[in-house]
Formats: sequence, structure tokens, C-alpha cells
Amino acid sequence: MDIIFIKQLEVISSIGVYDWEKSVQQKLYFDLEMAFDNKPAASSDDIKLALNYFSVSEAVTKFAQTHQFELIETMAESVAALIMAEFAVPWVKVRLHKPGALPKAQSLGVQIERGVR
Ligand SMILES: Nc1nc2c(c(=O)[nH]1)N=C([C@H](O)[C@@H](O)CO)CN2
Repeated sequence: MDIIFIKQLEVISSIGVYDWEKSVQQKLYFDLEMAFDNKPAASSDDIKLALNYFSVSEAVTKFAQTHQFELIETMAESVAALIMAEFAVPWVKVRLHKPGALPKAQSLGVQIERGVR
């Protein structure tokens, strides 16, 4: 399988465990890796046969902007499920950064892999 990746997709979302976080918007960054067979798209030069990274980024952005979770684990899991269901992706790696969460750390986050590569 080939890989389509999207790095550092910035999304503003309402996410967090603490009360003060429920009424603010915080920055998240998604790194996404998606298994996909690129050969049909490459041999035909046809976007309809490709995993359209623009459509994926739009779907992830819209989802994260319109859903509120406490844990970044829940957001990562939900985004992985969304990508696999909507884009026929058999395997996905989601690395989710919440850069503002720890003032003394540059960033932190979770990384999950779902599906079969
Ligand atoms: N494993 C996790 N730990 C923590 C999370 C989380 O989502 N997963 N979230 C918080 C708070 O929301 C924090 O980000 C506020 O700065 C704490 N620990």
C-alpha cells in the first residue's frame, strides 16, 4: 500500500477536560498518514481515483470544529474512524498535537494507528 500524508493540519477546536476549556477554542495540529493504492490514480492521472488530500483535510477540519470532546484520545479515535469510513482508507495513523496544553512543553499529544495496512 502507498501512503498519502498530511502534516501539521491546523484546526481550532473546543477540547479539554477542565471547565475553563469548555468555553474557549484551542489550536490542534493533525499529522495524518493514510494507506491507499495510488496506482489507479497515477496511471490515469484522474483525481476521482485518488485519495483527495484536500477533501480529507476539509472533512477533518469540519469535524474537529463542530465536535467538542474532553480528551484528545477521543478526538484522534473519532478522526481515524471518520477517515476510514468516508474515504475507504484501510489503515490510518493519526498523530494529534495540542501545543498549548503544557506551557513548559513545545507540544504534546497522542498517536494512534487503526485498521490494517
Ligand atoms: N491523556 C490525556 N491527558 C490529558 C488530557 C487529554 O486529553 N489526554 N487533557 C488534559 C487537559 O485538557 C489539558 O490539556 C489542559 O491543559 C490534561 N491531561
